[in-house]
Amino acid sequence: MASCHSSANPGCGASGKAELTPLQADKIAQHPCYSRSAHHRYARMHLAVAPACNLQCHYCNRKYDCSNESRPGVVSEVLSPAQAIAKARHVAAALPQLAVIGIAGPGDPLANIARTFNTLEGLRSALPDIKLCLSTNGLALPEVVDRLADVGVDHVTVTVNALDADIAAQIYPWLWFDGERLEGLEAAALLLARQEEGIRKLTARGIMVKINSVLIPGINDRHLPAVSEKAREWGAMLHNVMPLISRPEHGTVFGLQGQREPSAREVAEVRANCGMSMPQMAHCHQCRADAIGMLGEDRSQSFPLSAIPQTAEPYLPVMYRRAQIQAGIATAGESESADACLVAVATREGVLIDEHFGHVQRFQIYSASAAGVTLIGERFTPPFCTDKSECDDEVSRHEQRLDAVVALLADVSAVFCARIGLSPWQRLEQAGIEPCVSGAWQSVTEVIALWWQQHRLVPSAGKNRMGAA
Ligand SMILES: C[S@@+](CC[C@H](N)C(=O)[O-])C[C@H]1O[C@@H](n2cnc3c(N)ncnc32)[C@H](O)[C@@H]1O
Ligand code: SF4
Ligand code: SF4
Repeated sequence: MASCHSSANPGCGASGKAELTPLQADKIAQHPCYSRSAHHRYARMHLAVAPACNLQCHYCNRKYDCSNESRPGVVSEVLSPAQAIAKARHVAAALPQLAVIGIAGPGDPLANIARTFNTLEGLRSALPDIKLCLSTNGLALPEVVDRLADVGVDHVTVTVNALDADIAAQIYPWLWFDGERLEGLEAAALLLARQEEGIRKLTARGIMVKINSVLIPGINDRHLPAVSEKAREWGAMLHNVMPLISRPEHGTVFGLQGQREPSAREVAEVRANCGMSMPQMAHCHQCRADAIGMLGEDRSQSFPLSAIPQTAEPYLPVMYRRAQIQAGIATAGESESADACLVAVATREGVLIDEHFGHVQRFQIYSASAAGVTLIGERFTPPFCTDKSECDDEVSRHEQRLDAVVALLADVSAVFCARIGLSPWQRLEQAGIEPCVSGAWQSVTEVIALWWQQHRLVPSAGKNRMGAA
């Protein structure tokens, strides 16, 4: 079988899945860990809201913190969900390249369910255009997959160090499950079964899965190609073989026992073997659980909690500006930018215009210009009011949502959807946004390209040619 030893094209077919949809391809293209080329263009941020863990790995000691050190599980301050959301808004405004926010510790996000979901839900409504990501050992995964999908988490990393309970028992001495402490082979077998169940459920819901494996010489080094093969069968997209970090001063069991770290050559060899089955990530920087910035840089020390303003600045203008930069509108020369604009599309997979305006949960944002039609990202819409018992006044809640959706789309020139009601149609028109249904069930990019050709000849059409007023 041909090798797929590169993260440049995780959708090369080695995952055994069907071709990627345009939306999946875009999610990969904008995630610095999933796409090697994205890591020079897009930044990520980890929010350290999850201090507890439901198991113990022999290579982890979360108590050891050094602000000068970049290592998984290390943080300078653990945040409450409210602090995390405020910090994320602040960083998103300061860092236009920010594309992804993840929760990766310092413990396990799913051993801190309330803190993790409060943070994810707050982020989802505060930052509609940012991708959400999570990293877990998988023990508590099966029960929360639907919740993760519903809150809009598109990327989940699961650490799978073994498939075989004998090997796993050498890495995990104990775990807590259903209020009980389990040890040895029993604990190991349970963890492995729940990892598989969780990963299968994630991929069935369309969530992209990356597998992390810590390469531990003499324990799982020969076994990791089998992990890669299984992960591919489960529908995972990418395998990240990480070298064990094991020093006595970190106070881990492996560090104190003198378990050695792998050499660069050993890591390369294992990745090459794993690469026979699955695309490999070779640009992981084993970031801290509060890392901020492009991969390879850490700006977390520039954003201490004490520097976060008490009152958050409005986010929508920040988002509009980010979309313009992304689309090349804000940075392009005058002559190029004069014809460029943003449009929103209601589409399920990015192929056809096939969603009703009122059913959309995420709008896809495209730029249209002489250079072509390009997907630049997506925006989550505020939820509909569905539960009448919670609504004192259903009509006014509907109006509020419509106001919020129009504000979310204020920088676009047109909205393409399969159908739309009269009242949203009128509200969009009042806001200078053109509702378009004539391209329903047709190709997204062809319809936008045709629309752009027609509209560029009518200079007065559309109020927001150049983005937000
Ligand atoms: C800090 S953990 C947080 C997420 C979750 N608790 C987990 O273990 O997947 C993030 C990643 O760092 C890895 N990691 C932790 N300590 C490590 C070490 N000493 N050497 C290499 N990788 C390590 C974990 O295995 C995991 O893949
Ligand atoms: S599961 Fe993650 S946080 Fe928990 S002990 Fe292992 S590496 Fe540390
Ligand atoms: S630890 Fe690796 S996978 Fe996680 S954000 Fe950093 S580079 Fe990406």
